[in-house]
Amino acid sequence: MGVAAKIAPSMLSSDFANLASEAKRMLSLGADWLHMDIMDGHFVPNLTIGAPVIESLRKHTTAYLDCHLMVTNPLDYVDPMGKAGASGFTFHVEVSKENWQELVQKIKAKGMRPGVALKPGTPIEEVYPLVEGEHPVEMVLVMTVEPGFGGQKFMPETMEKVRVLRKKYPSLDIEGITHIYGNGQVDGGLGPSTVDVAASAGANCIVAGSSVFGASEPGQVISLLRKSVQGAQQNN
Ligand SMILES: O=C(CO)[C@H](O)[C@H](O)COP(=O)(O)O
Ligand SMILES: [Fe+2]
Repeated sequence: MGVAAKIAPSMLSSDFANLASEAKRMLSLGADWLHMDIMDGHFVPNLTIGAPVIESLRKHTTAYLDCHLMVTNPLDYVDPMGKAGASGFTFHVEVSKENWQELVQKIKAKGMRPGVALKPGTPIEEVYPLVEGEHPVEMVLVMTVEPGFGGQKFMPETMEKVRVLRKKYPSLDIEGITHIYGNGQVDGGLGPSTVDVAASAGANCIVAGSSVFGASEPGQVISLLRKSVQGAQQNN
């Protein structure tokens, strides 16, 4: 058996005006985690939510809030996100080369689970010291799209990084973003769906925003994602 599958709908594609009910809907349909995309309008050319919204959502759910920080200064976010009730704090390696050790220790001290994300163009070797450090990160988010926006095309060339990582770290949580639907259409007939590609490469945490929220039956999508991860693990 592999590392437990975690299906994390990205709330970026939800109706932000009804975030609490959207979150409860996803959990009732079988989501394990809620993926929260924090963007600062600087590291990425888009602005979303921050600690105040996490704090508001936390009042409505005890669920694991898997926070992905697409920000230039993640250290500034550790205290506010910890107070707000974030569960996971995933920062980008591209902006944390100098201070990741301090960052990881502070994230843990605030009771959050540290993770590191890398953009499609960033070599996988850059996260090795963070996984092997004295205070290691507990998850690696391999970006399969350029950070900043939901609904982009999956980049299959990023899968080699997932494969290398899974081989090197058999029990690490590896997160990938996938789409099994494109523009509301089943992505079948053209070869294996992107979630199967990611799952067979070794991803066990699956983030999906537009494909879940854009589906007429989001619960079916969530269970398909889970089956894909579990099926790939059985074949390994
Ligand atoms: O980090 C992200 C974008 O920067 C999102 O989490 C991700 O793109 C999920 O949305 P979708 O499945 O629509 O791509
Ligand atoms: Fe994300």
